Amino acid sequence: MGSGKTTIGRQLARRMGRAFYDSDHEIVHRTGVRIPIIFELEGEAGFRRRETQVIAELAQEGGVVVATGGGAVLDPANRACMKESGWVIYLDVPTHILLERTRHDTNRPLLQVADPAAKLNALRTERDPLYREIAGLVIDGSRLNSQTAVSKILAEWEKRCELST
Ligand SMILES: Nc1ncnc2c1ncn2[C@@H]1O[C@H](COP(=O)(O)OP(=O)(O)OP(=O)(O)O)[C@@H](O)[C@H]1O
Ligand SMILES: O=C(O)C1=C[C@@H](O)[C@@H](O)[C@H](O)C1
Ligand SMILES: [Mg+2]
Repeated sequence: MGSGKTTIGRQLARRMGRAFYDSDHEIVHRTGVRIPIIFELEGEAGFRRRETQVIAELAQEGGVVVATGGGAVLDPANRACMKESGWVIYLDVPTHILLERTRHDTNRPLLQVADPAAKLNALRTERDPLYREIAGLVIDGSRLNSQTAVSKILAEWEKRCELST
C-alpha cells in the first residue's frame, strides 16, 4: 500500500501510449462510493469480491497498463489471472517510506489503526513472497522517484520485447 502502483502505472501507460486502469478506481466508479464506505458496508471480504471481479475483467483487455489495489495479490485466483494475462511488476518499497506516503491519507481503511507502521509491516511480511511469486520484474522503489522508476520499467520492457523477437 502506497508503493506507487497508481502513480507509476499512470505515467507508464502515458509513456507507452496505452490505456491505464486502476482496479480501485474501477470499483469506486462502479459503486459510486469511496473505498472506506465499501469496507464499512460490506467488510473487507465484500471489497475483495469486487476486486476479483474487476481484475478478471481487466485481464481480458489486451495491451493496457493496470494498477491493482495493494491487497489483490492475496487471492490465488487474482495471482493466477495477473500472471497469465500480463507482465507483473512488483514495486518493492520499505515500510518506513510506505508509512510516510500514506500517513495523511484516510482513504486506506486498513491503515486507520492505532499503529499503522506495525500494520504496514505485517502486510508487507505477508504479501512480499506473493508478489515475488508472480513478478516478472521487481523494482527497488526505495530510492527512485516515479519518473526514474518508469524509465527503468520501460528499459526492461524493451529488453523483454527484443528477447521475444
Ligand atoms: N516513486 C515515488 N517517489 C515518491 N513518492 C511517490 C512515488 N510513487 C508514489 N508516490 C507518492 O506516494 C503516495 C502513494 O502513491 P500511490 O497512490 O501511487 O500508491 P499505490 O501503490 O497506488 O497505493 P494503493 O496500494 O493504496 O493503491 C502518493 O502521494 C504518491 O504521490
Ligand atoms: O493494500 C490493501 O489491502 C489495499 C490497498 C488499496 O489499494 C485499496 O485496494 C484498499 O484500501 C486495500
Ligand atoms: Mg493505488
